[in-house]
Amino acid sequence: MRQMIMGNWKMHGLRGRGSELATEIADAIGPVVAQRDVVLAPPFTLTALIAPILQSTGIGLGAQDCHAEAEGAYTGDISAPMLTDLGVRHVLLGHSERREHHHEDNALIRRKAVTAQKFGLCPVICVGESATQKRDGQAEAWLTRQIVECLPRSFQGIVAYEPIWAIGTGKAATEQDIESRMTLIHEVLRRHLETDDKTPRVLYGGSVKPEDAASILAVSGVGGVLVGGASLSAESFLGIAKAGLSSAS
Ligand SMILES: O=C(CO)COP(=O)(O)O
Repeated sequence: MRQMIMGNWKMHGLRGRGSELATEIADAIGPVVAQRDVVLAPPFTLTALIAPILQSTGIGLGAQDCHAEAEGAYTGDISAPMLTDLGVRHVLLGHSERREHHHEDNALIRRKAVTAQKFGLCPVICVGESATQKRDGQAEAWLTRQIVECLPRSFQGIVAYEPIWAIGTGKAATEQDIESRMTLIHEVLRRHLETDDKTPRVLYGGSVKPEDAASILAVSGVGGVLVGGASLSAESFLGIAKAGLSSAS
């Protein structure tokens, strides 16, 4: 399977730096990436600015969240059709930072996923255990529950495994840890989904850096990486993207 590299810029970037970063990435790999193997998810304020920069390249445009409703009196929110209107194809849902700071629960994330799918977006559902859950041996039960409760049985999207304890720490999970979680996640997906293809792509996220990207991408069950901090520099993001492209068969 070809590997997918998705950059989550989180709440970083003003227009100048955002367009510069997107342009550097587009110039370097835009012509060689297949359609949407590489996706950039800038903050909402940069979406319309970056859309034309990526338009004639193979790089996809992503977003970091959307509302569960298509429209309505929801001050400050952004809907799925607003995103597709701008050319967005992938939307992150249920990132641990939104679960923590916006109190998003599995039921809400599931409603968002259904709406995203309905409007033609590919939902990228984030799951992952905390350090305490890992220490207490609760990680597998937690991940299973997150998948079962967040993904509709008709799910046609991507799952991102992002252990909370690895995000922003500079220390990615070990290959052994990632492999065992991938085995569990794929097994739960096979049992849970009622789609023809019960093997959605599963990404790993959490302190991915250029120097360890190739070994993470080689772990069985990994279908790509979701990159936070290292996606904010063209050099480091391109290093990771090139590892993904060279692993493609
Ligand atoms: O949360 C992440 C991507 O969604 C991972 O962030 P870091 O790569 O900065 O650890």
